Amino acid sequence: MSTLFVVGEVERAEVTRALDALAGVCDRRVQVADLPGLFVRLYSDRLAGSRWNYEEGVSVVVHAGGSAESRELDATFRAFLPVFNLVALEQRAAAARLPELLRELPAQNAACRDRIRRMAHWMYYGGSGSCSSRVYSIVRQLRATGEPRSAARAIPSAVEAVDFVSLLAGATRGGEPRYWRLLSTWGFQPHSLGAAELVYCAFVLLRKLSADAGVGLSDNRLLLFLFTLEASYHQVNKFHNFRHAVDVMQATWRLCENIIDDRLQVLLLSMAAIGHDIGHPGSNNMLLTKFGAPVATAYGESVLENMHKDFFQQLLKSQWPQLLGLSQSLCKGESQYNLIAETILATDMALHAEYVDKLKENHRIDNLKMLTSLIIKAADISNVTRPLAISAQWAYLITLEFRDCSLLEEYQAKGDGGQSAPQDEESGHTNSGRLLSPDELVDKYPCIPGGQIFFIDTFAEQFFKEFCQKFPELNFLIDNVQSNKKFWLEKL
Ligand SMILES: Nc1ncnc2c1ncn2[C@@H]1O[C@@H]2COP(=O)(O)O[C@H]2[C@H]1O
Repeated sequence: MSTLFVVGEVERAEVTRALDALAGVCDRRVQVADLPGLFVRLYSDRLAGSRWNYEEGVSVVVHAGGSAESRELDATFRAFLPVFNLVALEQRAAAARLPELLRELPAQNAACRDRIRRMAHWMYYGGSGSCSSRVYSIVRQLRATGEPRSAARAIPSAVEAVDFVSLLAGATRGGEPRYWRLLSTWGFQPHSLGAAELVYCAFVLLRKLSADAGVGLSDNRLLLFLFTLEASYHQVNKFHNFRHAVDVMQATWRLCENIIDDRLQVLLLSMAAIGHDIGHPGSNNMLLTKFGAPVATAYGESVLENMHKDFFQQLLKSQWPQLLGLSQSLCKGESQYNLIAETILATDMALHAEYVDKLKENHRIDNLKMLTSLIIKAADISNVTRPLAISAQWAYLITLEFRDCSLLEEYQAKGDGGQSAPQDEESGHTNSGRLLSPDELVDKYPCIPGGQIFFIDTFAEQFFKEFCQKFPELNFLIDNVQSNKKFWLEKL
């Protein structure tokens, strides 16, 4: 879905004609008064969780400034709305650039609407040509991660002017007490929450944790950070999206409540959790390496986890440098280590067996690096320890994502751009918005039980058995895994 944004008035007739032609290759045309108004609209659309998410098409922002303003605006899009397909165009260049845009935008929009071609572009695009500025790719974000942003320019006035608290007005139904009730249970059910409510969940929790740790940000700056983080996850991913990030943050916090007292460590680990999959393309390290993705060449091993680490630290460096500094200088009677970076790297499942072996060792875990890594790992796969109705929703979504990985592998193997897959309407809800029950999800996807039993048998059951040996007050984790497994076995 692509939008032609026109910022401010258009005087010249030739520009009006060019914009009329450009509107013909976009799905809608939106007039905004100024740049703050543009960002309010972009954020509002994103929070609505509709198809206007700026990932399923290329949107063009036509403004009255010059080429320098276009460069500045593109840099602001890259820094604050990383996964958006947005490009700035000055009015005075519209007529001259029209032939190129009419030629290229329809194909780019078609690719963005096809979920497999879109994933392939994110992962494998090398970063040259017109796509590089208009369409999201991991390479583009890797480049932006390297760009120096002076602190003075860090928050452009058009973004600074946005009142983020008011943007969340629609999500504050029931107020903070409702959110503390949602967050304070292992039965945390994020599948019923929209993007705005997920942002508000993170806001309520992280504002409290950062205040307790004595490193708070103002409400608007904390929300700017969370809006930027949400715009750094692919909302179109089935499983590895901002909802998964908030879920892992909530699980991490609940586990910490039983294990860690230090308020700064709880904050840092909860932050690592919400940032641990930033930029995730919805696939896996094997597919990135197998088809030679530039990011695989850049990192070699733990490709995604290194990418998440670097993307998240770049965001912290530009919007919460104090917190990054505290993470990098954390040491507790042992060699200094960067808690956020090290725990994000620990989520690589290629390291899973090593952590299980560590848990089997018959001694207390008093090494902070090991303890925090085990907690975030437990949180990252905690969906199998949630009550069945919640666990089944996650099982359904990961099944859809695994299916897309298979389609992507076929698509890449064919090499000629092979059979693509248009946007699907898969949803874990009924048309009335009710969440499908575990039985209804299995009826829809009979392969779910087998996949859950494989994952529980191969990874989760042994990990949580050993984890609960170390922390008996968390025995409900292994109890839930085993009762969920019993359900899946009955459904085989
Ligand atoms: N319920 C589940 N069923 C199957 N695989 C899962 C499930 N939950 C997590 N995983 C896998 O565990 C992995 C943990 O790391 P990732 O998030 O990279 O990718 C996750 C999935 O591959």
